Amino acid sequence: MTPLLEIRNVSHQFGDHSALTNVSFSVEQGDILGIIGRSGAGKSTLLRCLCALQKPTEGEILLNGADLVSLPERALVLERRRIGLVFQHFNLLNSRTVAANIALPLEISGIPSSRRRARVKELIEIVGLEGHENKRPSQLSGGQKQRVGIARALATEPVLLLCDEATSALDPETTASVLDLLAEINRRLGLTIILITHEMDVVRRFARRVVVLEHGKVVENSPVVTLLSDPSRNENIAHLFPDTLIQIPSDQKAYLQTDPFPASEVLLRLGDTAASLPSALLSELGRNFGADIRLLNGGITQVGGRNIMDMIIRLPVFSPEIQMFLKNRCQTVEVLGYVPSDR
Ligand SMILES: Nc1ncnc2c1ncn2[C@@H]1O[C@H](COP(=O)(O)OP(=O)(O)OP(=O)(O)O)[C@@H](O)[C@H]1O
Repeated sequence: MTPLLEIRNVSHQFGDHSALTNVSFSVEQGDILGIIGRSGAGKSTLLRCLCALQKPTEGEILLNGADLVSLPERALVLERRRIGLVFQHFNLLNSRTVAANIALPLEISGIPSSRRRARVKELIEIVGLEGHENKRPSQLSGGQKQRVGIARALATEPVLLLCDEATSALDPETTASVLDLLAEINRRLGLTIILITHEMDVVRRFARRVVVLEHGKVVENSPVVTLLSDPSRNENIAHLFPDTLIQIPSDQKAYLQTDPFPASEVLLRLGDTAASLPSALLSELGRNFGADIRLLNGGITQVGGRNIMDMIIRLPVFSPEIQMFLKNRCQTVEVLGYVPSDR
């Protein structure tokens, strides 16, 4: 299947400074990709190239096969409408109401007012802002403002949502609720999402794949669970994000025991699992052990005819009961990493 977005050998120079060098990766339809890097790594430059606000010095950016770099300006205007943008500081107009902010891209696209009203109503429901339609942005909390920003980005039914540090201005609790909303939008609408961030925690909680940028180059491009479950790769990028990586236990058997293990998140690898989907196993876990258990990330791969499921779950404590439950359902249970409860 052709990827929704394909970045091919993209380089960008500012004078004699290379901001991006030979960047290549692709994004499948319906995926959630995190692009992470330290300050100056090239994230903003890449973002401007991805949303066709800037042409890279070299390379191709194919959206559904159309190269944004070589398209004439008139065609580009139409392609840009297929990419929704969510900003760190929301970029809302306080002179307009919530509903009018969301309607803005529809006005610009020349959608008639009756269709605009119906679409805005739909969008308000998607982002959970019923009752706030007539407020001004200054009357909203940060999280509510970002919901308006997300609704506005969805207005023209984009095929790709690009989020630029969309949670960096928010506190941890609001960050979690905005990430939950984006995950829900990904599930409900099947929308492909790219989230640019400098926070590994956000990637771990939300993205399925991650591209790590360092000095304008891609130094890692893999599923998040693979990155977190491979100690050698983990070490490769540990220096970038020293506080946020899941620690790898030296003897994982020690954690599969009868004592409660003080982890608030665990990265598990389950083998030959009877559950067909991570979400099925998760809802069983939720039903049996409480609502606080959440899947942060997960996916199944086939290795030599066996089903291997890597999943990160958040839980109050990795209790003996949960460990037994998993052992009863899966032939093998490995703890690949964890975040200690006290962090
Ligand atoms: N207009 C410009 N002119 C010259 N150099 C630039 C320009 N914009 C960015 N750069 C340089 O290109 C490199 C990549 O910058 P970029 O803003 O893309 O990084 P970033 O990862 O987004 O950083 P941050 O997280 O701090 O926003 C940096 O070394 C930066 O100094």
